[in-house]
Amino acid sequence: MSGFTSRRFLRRLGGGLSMLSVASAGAYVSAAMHPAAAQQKAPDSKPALAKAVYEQQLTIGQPHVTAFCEWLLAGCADALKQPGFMGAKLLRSTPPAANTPLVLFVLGGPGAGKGTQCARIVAEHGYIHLSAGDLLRAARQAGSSEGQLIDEYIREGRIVPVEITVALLRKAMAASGGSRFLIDGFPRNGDNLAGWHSQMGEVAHVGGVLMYDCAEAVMEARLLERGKTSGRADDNAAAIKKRFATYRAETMPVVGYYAQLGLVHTIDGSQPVEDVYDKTQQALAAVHKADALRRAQVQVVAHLYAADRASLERWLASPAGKAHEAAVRERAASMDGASRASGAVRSRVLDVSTSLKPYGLDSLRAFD
Ligand SMILES: Nc1ncnc2c1ncn2[C@@H]1O[C@H](COP(=O)(O)OP(=O)(O)OP(=O)(O)O)[C@@H](O)[C@H]1O
Ligand SMILES: O=c1ccn([C@@H]2O[C@H](COP(=O)(O)O)[C@@H](O)[C@H]2O)c(=O)[nH]1
Repeated sequence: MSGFTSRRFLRRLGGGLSMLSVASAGAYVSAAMHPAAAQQKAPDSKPALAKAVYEQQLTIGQPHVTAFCEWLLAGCADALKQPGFMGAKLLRSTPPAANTPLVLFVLGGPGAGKGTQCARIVAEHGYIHLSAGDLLRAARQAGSSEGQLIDEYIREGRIVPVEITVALLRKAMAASGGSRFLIDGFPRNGDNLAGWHSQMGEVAHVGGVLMYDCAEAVMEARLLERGKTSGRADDNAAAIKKRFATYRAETMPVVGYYAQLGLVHTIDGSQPVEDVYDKTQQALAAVHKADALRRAQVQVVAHLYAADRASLERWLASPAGKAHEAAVRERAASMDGASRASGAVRSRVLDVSTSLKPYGLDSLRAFD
C-alpha cells in the first residue's frame, strides 16, 4: 500500500545540533534543531518540544521529486535560522509499484447489493471478487478450528476478529493469482482496518471504495426475501436488526476514514440493479483514472516546527516568510502539467499540544 507509515526517532549530533523527527518508512526525512534553541536548554535537559507547525502539502510528478525535495529542504534550512524555529522535516509518499495488486473495498449495509454488483463487475472488468462473509462462511463450513467462533459472531451480527478474516483474504488473493480485487464486506470496523494495514499494507494497494447507500427498510425487505432461500443463519429479522446496528456503529466510521482520504465513491443502491450498475461503471472509471494518477505522483509534506505559534506567524508575515511561500508555489506551478496534479500548495499553521507525536501521526494518516 502506498503512503506513509510512521516511525519516530530522536538523534543528537555534535556541535549543539539535535535532530528530531517523526520519520516515515521510505520517506525523505530531515530535521535540525536550531543551535540557539538547543543552547537555551541546560545540557542534561530534554530538547524542547515544538508547539506549532507550519505545514505545506503538495502533489508532484515522480520525475521531479528528488530535485524538488532537495530544493525545499534548503529553503527550510534557511527558515530554521529564525528565532523560535526548532526543526523541519520533509516527507514524501511512496506510490505503489506497478505490480502491486489493486484492491477496491466494496462497502454498504447488509443487503445494499454489494454482491450483486460485484458479480457484474467481475463479468465485465476482470476483477477477482472476494466476499469476506463468504470466506468466513466457507471456513465455518469446512470445519476450521475457528468454525464455532465464526458461527457465533455471524449469528450475532458481530465482526469476526481480523486475524481470521485477513488470513482468509490473503490466502484467497494469493491462490487466485489475480492482480485486481473487489473485497466485498470488508473492512467493517477499526480492528479490521488496523489488521488490514498491518498485514496487507505493503502487499496490496487500496485504490478506492465503492460504497452502496441504501435505506434500512429497503435492505431489510431484500434480506427477508433472500432469507426464504439463502439458508443464511443471519437473514432473519432479529439478526438483521443486529447487523444494521453493527454497520451503523462500526462500519460507517471506516467509510468515513476512507472518505477523508478521498477514496469513497457513493452509489445509490436503492435503484434497480441495472441503474445501480450504470453508476457503478461511472465510479469504476473514476477510480481507475484517479489510481493511475496516484501511481504517477508523489505527495510531499514539509513541516517547520517552532516553539510557539507566534514565531511561525511572525515569520510568515515577514518578507522572508512570504518569499518562502511564494517560491514554493512558483516552483510547484512551474513543474510541467503532465506530471503534476496541480500547482496547488496547501499551507497551514497548526498547534502541537504536548509533543510532536500526536500531530505527526495525524498528519501521516491523512496521506495513508
Ligand atoms: N438494486 C437492487 N434492487 C432490488 N434487489 C436487489 C438489488 N440489488 C440486490 N438485490 C437483491 O437484494 C438481495 C441482497 O443483495 P446482495 O446479496 O447483493 O447484497 P449484499 O450487500 O451483498 O448483502 P450482504 O451484505 O448481506 O452480503 C439479493 O437477494 C439481491 O438479489
Ligand atoms: O469482514 C467481515 C465480513 C463478514 N463478517 C461477518 O459475516 C456476516 C455476514 O457478512 P456478509 O457481508 O453479509 O456476507 C457479518 O454480519 C459478520 O458477522 C465479519 O465478521 N467480517
